[in-house]
Amino acid sequence: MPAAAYAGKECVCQFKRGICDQTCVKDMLQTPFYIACLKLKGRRCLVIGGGAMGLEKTEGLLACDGDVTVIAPDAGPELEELAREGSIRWEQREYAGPEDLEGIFMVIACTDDTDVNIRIYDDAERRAMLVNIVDVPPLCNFILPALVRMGPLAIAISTAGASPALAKRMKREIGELFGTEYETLAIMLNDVRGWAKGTLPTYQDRKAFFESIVNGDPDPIALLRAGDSAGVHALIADAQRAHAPQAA
Ligand SMILES: C[C@@]1(CC(=O)O)c2cc3[nH]c(cc4nc(cc5[nH]c(cc(n2)[C@H]1CCC(=O)O)[C@@](C)(CC(=O)O)[C@@H]5CCC(=O)O)C(CC(=O)O)=C4CCC(=O)O)c(CCC(=O)O)c3CC(=O)O
Ligand SMILES: NC(=O)C1=CN([C@@H]2O[C@H](COP(=O)(O)OP(=O)(O)OC[C@H]3O[C@@H](n4cnc5c(N)ncnc54)[C@H](O)[C@@H]3O)[C@@H](O)[C@H]2O)C=CC1
Repeated sequence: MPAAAYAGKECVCQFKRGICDQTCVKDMLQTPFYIACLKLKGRRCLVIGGGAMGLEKTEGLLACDGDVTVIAPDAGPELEELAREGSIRWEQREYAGPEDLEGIFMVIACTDDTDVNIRIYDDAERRAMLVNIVDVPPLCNFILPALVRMGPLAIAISTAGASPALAKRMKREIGELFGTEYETLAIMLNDVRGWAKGTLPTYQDRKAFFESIVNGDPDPIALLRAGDSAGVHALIADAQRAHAPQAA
């Protein structure tokens, strides 16, 4: 939806100006968000704005191997350092227009200029590309969840913008609930995926195999909590024996 659709409504939630009529707040809770995990490696990601938010978003994209360019007339020392060491490209100038979005997979804008943010959103929507204007829900076609990351595991918590503070609290509590034993088990199960795909003929066979380990007796999570990774290897080996097709 173009930003102009909101233009007459003057809502402080949308453009940080005018009188709030709560339109965007209602829109958010009526939006069913499609949750996905994006591969950023080798893809060009653009961050517009070089303040604290620009740095935070840049670091998040770099952590996922995004190929990051920052456009901003000025940037803080950390972003300058990332540019100097070659981790990002920094174009020291203002956002110019749609040409800046050519070949870009995703743009995250965090300038302190509302008119620029609106232009970026409209230009990006015209190209049907991913755009997030930090903290301005009606100028986002994707929003960022709070994240618990442990190796290959990622638990994302979204409140559809209802309460980022609550998402942060849940992140802390969920992080306490799921410790590193889940990460270790995920890696051990990944190690046996190749065997399962090469050996077990049907989806149902592979499903039964993996579920027999994950929900196994003894419980693999309890074993890992007790430091008994050999016990989990034994559980996996037993499952392999039990599920492998009998040799003719
Ligand atoms: C819609 C969304 C769009 C987007 O930016 O993607 C959005 C919008 C807004 N955020 C606002 C406020 C705050 N945001 C945070 C923090 C985070 N905000 C994040 C995401 C999102 N924020 C998206 C929805 C996510 C969802 O709920 O599903 C997190 C999860 C992820 C991230 O940013 O990477 C990150 C936590 C990361 C972590 O720690 O793990 C804090 C707390 C803090 O700063 O410590 C506060 C103050 C407390 C509060 O308000 O709850 C405001 C009001 C601004 C104002 O009042 O001026 C708006 C706009 C509005 O409400 O209109
Ligand atoms: N700093 C924070 O903790 C939070 C900030 N915000 C909001 O996010 C936005 C950004 O926050 P900060 O990074 O702290 O702001 P900031 O003021 O430190 O940085 C703004 C950046 O935008 C750049 N910029 C301005 N006009 C531009 C243009 N035409 N083209 C390209 N870049 C341009 C500036 O050079 C600067 O690097 C603000 O709207 C702020 O209200 C929201 C939540 C928290």
